[in-house]
Amino acid sequence: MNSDAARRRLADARLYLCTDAREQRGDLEEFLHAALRGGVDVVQLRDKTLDVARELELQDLVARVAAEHGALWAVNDRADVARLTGAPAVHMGQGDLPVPAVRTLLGPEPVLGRSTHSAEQAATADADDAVDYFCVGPLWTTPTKPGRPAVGLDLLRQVAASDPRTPWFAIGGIDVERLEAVLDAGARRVVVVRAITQAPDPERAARQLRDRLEP
Ligand SMILES: Cc1ncc(COP(=O)(O)OP(=O)(O)O)c(N)n1
Ligand SMILES: Cc1ncsc1CCOP(=O)(O)O
Ligand SMILES: [Mg+2]
Repeated sequence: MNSDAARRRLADARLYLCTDAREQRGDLEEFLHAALRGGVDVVQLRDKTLDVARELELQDLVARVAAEHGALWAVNDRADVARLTGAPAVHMGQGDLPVPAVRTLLGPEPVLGRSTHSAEQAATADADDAVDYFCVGPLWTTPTKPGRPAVGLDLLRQVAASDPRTPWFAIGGIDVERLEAVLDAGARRVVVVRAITQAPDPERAARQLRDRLEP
């Protein structure tokens, strides 16, 4: 996927999945196919337990499966892995490489996403031409990101009211029951982990979320 296609895919994206490698279950490929059939638009392998050689192997698998479904895929945290795999997107948190450093290493092509946890960080990300999307959260405390305090729906309302020019996603503790409140607060795009990774039927779980998001 070239960078224009990646940015077009991002513009349409509503449902973003971060998944662990499912090494204990050994079903990453099958799981990804199911989630993507269910309507996931963007997929990211987010697994802090992987050594870099295994991550490189698995990123190739993610790239191949995402391509079969026309989905965008993103590397988390590591510009070296993004460079080596030619990833169309990369995600960096506030504690990861700063945006100019990512662009120095990777150039203008990859879609670059940024985590934000306050109105100031969201405004900074929105004003930065080098940032393609940003995420706001965690809305609720979540075992998937221990130690990171909840920002709450009020921050989401505040960000939505600022009418960002940059695509942005809500993240953290979102599931199908909470989705309505997230949409009411003004988000149009969401990132989930457990709502799909821990679902007994990942395809159905993804579809339930995607059907409630705008086309
Ligand atoms: C799409 C997306 N949004 C947010 C994050 C979180 O990034 P970060 O704050 O750097 O935390 P870690 O994921 O690195 O633990 C993300 N990875 N992806
Ligand atoms: C990576 C990350 N960053 C903020 S919240 C979060 C994890 C969200 O996981 P879940 O959807 O399982 O609550
Ligand atoms: Mg990070």
